[in-house]
Amino acid sequence: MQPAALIFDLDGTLLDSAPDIHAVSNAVLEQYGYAPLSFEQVRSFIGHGVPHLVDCLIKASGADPEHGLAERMIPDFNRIYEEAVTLTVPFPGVHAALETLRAAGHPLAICTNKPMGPTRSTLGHFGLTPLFDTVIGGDSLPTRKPDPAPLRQALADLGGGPALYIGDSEVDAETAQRAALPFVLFTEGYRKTPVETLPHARAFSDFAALPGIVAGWPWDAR
Ligand SMILES: O=C(O)COP(=O)(O)O
Ligand SMILES: [Mg+2]
Repeated sequence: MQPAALIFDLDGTLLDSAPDIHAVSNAVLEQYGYAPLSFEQVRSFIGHGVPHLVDCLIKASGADPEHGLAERMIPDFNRIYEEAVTLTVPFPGVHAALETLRAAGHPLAICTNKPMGPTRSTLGHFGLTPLFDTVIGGDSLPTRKPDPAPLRQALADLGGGPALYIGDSEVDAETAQRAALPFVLFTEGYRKTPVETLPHARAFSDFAALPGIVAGWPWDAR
């Protein structure tokens, strides 16, 4: 059988990037005269892309969202975000798992809500760029996840065929469902829902387990 295409989410799935996103958030808040927010607070805002995150920062700071503040903050956020790689680390075993899956013939892609600027810089920083055949970011299309269009575009770029989506969040589960792709949940990312209640076909907490899960696909219906 043709090896399934594997499409990965980025933040909270391949990369533990919340510390950088937290730092960027607080740098922008400081620039606008607002107090810093906690790591847990900012981490809970990750998953829907930058405009949503900035809206959450403004609300959590008690700022008046009526004043076009988000429109001014977003470009400043993106400028700092583009260089924000120093506090980010790949989750353990990511490199090895991706190499194994690629060697087994799986086309690999990324479908993330992170904008393409910081997506490119983090992938480059960790030497991950050559592993992926296509990358769709949060600003690649007019819509972002959970709209299924970005995931469908990633699969189309890979030439179609059978595919799995691998991600960490509620947004990813919904996106996979709407694109009618099986969803594999990485449990150590930034989800807020318990594993049992987040719809998924398979779950894993250690990237060493992923090649085995993929090799066993198609799984028995359950
Ligand atoms: O930028 C975000 O909010 C989240 O990015 P992700 O889609 O890679 O999890
Ligand atoms: Mg994610």
